[in-house]
Amino acid sequence: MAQIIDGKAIAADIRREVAADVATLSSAHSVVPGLAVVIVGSRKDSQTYVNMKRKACAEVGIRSVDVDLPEDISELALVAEVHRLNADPAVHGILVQLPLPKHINEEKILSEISIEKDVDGFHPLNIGKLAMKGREPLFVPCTPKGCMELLSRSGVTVKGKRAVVVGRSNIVGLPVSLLLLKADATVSIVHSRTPDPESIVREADIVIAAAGQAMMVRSSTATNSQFSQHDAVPWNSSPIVH
Ligand SMILES: Nc1nc2c(c(=O)[nH]1)N[C@@H](CN(C=O)c1ccc(C(=O)N[C@@H](CCC(=O)O)C(=O)O)cc1)CN2
Repeated sequence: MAQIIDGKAIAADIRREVAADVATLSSAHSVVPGLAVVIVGSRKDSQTYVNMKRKACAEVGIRSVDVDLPEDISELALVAEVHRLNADPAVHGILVQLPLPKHINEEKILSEISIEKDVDGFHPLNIGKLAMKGREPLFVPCTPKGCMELLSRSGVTVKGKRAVVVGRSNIVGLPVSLLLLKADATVSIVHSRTPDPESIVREADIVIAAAGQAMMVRSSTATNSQFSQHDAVPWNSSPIVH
């Protein structure tokens, strides 16, 4: 029997736990955690995600430090902003919403964030530690971490399982593959250049769908040449299939 993972209920549990931790920090140590959420430009999708993050902070008692910067900010000025936040003792975490405008080197900006404040886990040192055996990053990217939480809080043992990740993005596919590997799964990554992805997905105990493209993996009855809307599997409509 398939079990549908109730992500909303698990998210509500986690938010309650975080709120309790934040309250303890504030009462016992007089520290209110501060998260700087930086957005450059006015992309509608990025604004939506950033607003959700700021709202989530408010709900659990984290002080959100809102940094809204213009689309045409120079790379130098953005680096200076990151340095200012690195040095601010009231800011404990820094999150720069991606993607950045084309004229800004994303890798440069992410590597300027202090690794102790790199709550997205995108700094090359944190990603590097995630990729290495016996090393632990200070932070891991949130969507991959969320996938692992969904599995563990649903009672799914990862150790020894065959896990297939669909997608290899820096934000989800790659880091979730590394987390699964750290948790002792046997991991395969299916991507846009993988021939016959269905045959690999079919063998999986755990599938994490993290591709930006719908219908990348199709049902057993469809082949690439005989693809029809009805027998397509919309893998990116549900983040985890167990
Ligand atoms: N600094 C960051 N920038 C970006 C991140 C990030 O983690 N840190 N991720 C994305 C945008 N994003 C959050 O910011 C984000 C986008 C989409 C999802 C997601 O889970 N989408 C689901 C659908 C969920 C739903 O409909 O409720 C899906 O695609 O299946 C999570 C996070 C880029 N920028």
